Amino acid sequence: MPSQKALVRRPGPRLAEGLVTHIEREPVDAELAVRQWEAYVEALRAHGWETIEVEPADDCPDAVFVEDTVVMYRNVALITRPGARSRRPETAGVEEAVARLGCSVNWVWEPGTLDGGDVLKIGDTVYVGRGGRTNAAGVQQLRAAFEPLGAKVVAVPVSKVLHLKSAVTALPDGTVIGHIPKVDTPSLYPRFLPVPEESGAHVVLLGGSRLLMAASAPRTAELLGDLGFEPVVVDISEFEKLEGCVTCLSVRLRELYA
Ligand SMILES: NC(=O)NCCC[C@H](N)C(=O)O
Repeated sequence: MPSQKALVRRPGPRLAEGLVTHIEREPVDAELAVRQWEAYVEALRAHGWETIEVEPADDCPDAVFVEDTVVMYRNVALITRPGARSRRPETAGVEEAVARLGCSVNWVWEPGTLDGGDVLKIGDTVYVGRGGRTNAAGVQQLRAAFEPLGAKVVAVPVSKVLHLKSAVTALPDGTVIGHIPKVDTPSLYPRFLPVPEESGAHVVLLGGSRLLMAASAPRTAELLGDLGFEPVVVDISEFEKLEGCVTCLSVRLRELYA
């Protein structure tokens, strides 16, 4: 029986100080953020995912964006070295959590930097965004960690958004979706479907045809619903003000030897 576990990390008291790079800073409502996070976690649970809370990292404003700190491939957890210095202390708690779950643990080392938000897996193809947070050494280390396990790592330039997965994610059938003005090179993907909203590019695959999506992308939800998918919509407005999206609030662990 495949594992259906997902790591999440509760937002801390300094959330509103989280980094913003490509958007204007807007005030974050910390209480609303906690309620939105709880609803997000509940949506994962309601669709069969056992959620595992990583120890909070209250000194790190961006710790809730747990996806950036670890990349899973099969049962191997590659602990990242985040491109933003302020985020590096976030990895210790995540390392402990994945080790406790029985993952084999590997690390990105200096001078490499890699954010999990830059890694999009579609089957055994692992796209990695080379952008503001992930450097060439990080890409090389990702290749070295996962290609011997059967992955094909494909490097993709990212210049218009924070992370590769801010620009594109993939549907259950492997079709890559993105909002064209934010995608550097759509022709890199074998099947690409344009979506009408920037945040419509972000889906978390919940299983079957169910897609976790942000409430800020109603036209994309309608488009994908019309293609036979089932959008499960959550409001994450407070995290979007910090350049977060639905993907970055969890890490799904699907191939653990439990
Ligand atoms: N994977 C993601 O999309 N992560 C979002 C990170 C947002 C955070 N404020 C940051 O700039 O690192």
